[in-house]
Amino acid sequence: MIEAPILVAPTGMHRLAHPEGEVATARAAASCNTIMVLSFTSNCTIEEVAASCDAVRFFQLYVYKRRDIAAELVKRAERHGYKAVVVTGDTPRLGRREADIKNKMVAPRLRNLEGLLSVEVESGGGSNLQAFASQTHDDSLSWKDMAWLKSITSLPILIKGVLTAEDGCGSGLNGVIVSNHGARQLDYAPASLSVLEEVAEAVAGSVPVLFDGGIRRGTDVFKALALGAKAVMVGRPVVFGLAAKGEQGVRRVVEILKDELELTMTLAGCPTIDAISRSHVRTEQERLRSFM
Ligand SMILES: Cc1cc2nc3c(=O)[nH]c(=O)nc-3n(C[C@H](O)[C@H](O)[C@H](O)COP(=O)(O)O)c2cc1C
Ligand SMILES: CCCCCCCCCCC(=O)C(=O)O
Repeated sequence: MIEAPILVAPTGMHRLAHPEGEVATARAAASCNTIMVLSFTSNCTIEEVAASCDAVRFFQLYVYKRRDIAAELVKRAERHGYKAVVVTGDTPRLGRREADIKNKMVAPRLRNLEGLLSVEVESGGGSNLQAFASQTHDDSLSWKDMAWLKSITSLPILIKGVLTAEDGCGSGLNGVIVSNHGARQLDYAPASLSVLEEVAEAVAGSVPVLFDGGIRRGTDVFKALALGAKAVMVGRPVVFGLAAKGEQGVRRVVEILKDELELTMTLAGCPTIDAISRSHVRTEQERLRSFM
């Protein structure tokens, strides 16, 4: 049981933010008694993160054209005590990251993949991240592949990147994560908060619905829970905390969110998480309707 419904979202390459990388993030998550979702594109390995501290961890998966690689990493995560697989469904190709291309982004090595495929990438004068993703990610990924994923693991599977009611209730998996990938994939994809309620209604409690995107304050956590999320995940603020002060910085980010959530609950008259209800928030549409 985690202390607050606030998880660490999978974000790639933590050594870009701090030399200790994902190990520092994992230790912070463990000391805050929360769950870290380790990115497939981590700089520290699945094993290093598992050995760094005692905590519940999930493993995020990108499905590669080379299914043997995806399967191998899932098996390693399973062997090292990760408790669930989060399959990211919104990145069959990487969105066009113009800043990365312009800046000729050079991503550090993905050490999980050493010995499985060449991690040296020719960027063609642009971003090596973009080049690597287009060589490796399976752009034909679809729902039928979830049967394959189920066949290779006994861990619960959550699908990340759901933005419609249809996808939410059609997944047949163990959990749904409403997310637009931090608006990094497709311009004009809806804000994840704007679709949370319709997805949660469609799922109707059959599996947990998690949420990410723009959680910056405890009030944001509260709003997401009121609109149907069981828990939220936090992406950028964790990376900012890591860059600022390593493990301690990540811990501080999670603590601030927890404290703010607690204050929000108290002021909204909610003694428990379960007491947070739909009637605690008013959407912009509802506000406008109230004038009519
Ligand atoms: C720098 C960065 C790296 C990310 N890497 C991954 C990744 O490896 N796998 C993944 O599923 N999502 C990735 N995401 C998306 C996050 O999991 C999450 O959906 C998003 O950041 C949530 O929004 P927030 O940053 O506003 O909290 C990344 C996001 C950022 C900002
Ligand atoms: C040269 C190795 C880098 C390969 C990275 C491939 C894609 C990473 C995508 C991470 C992500 O989801 C995000 O940045 O968003």
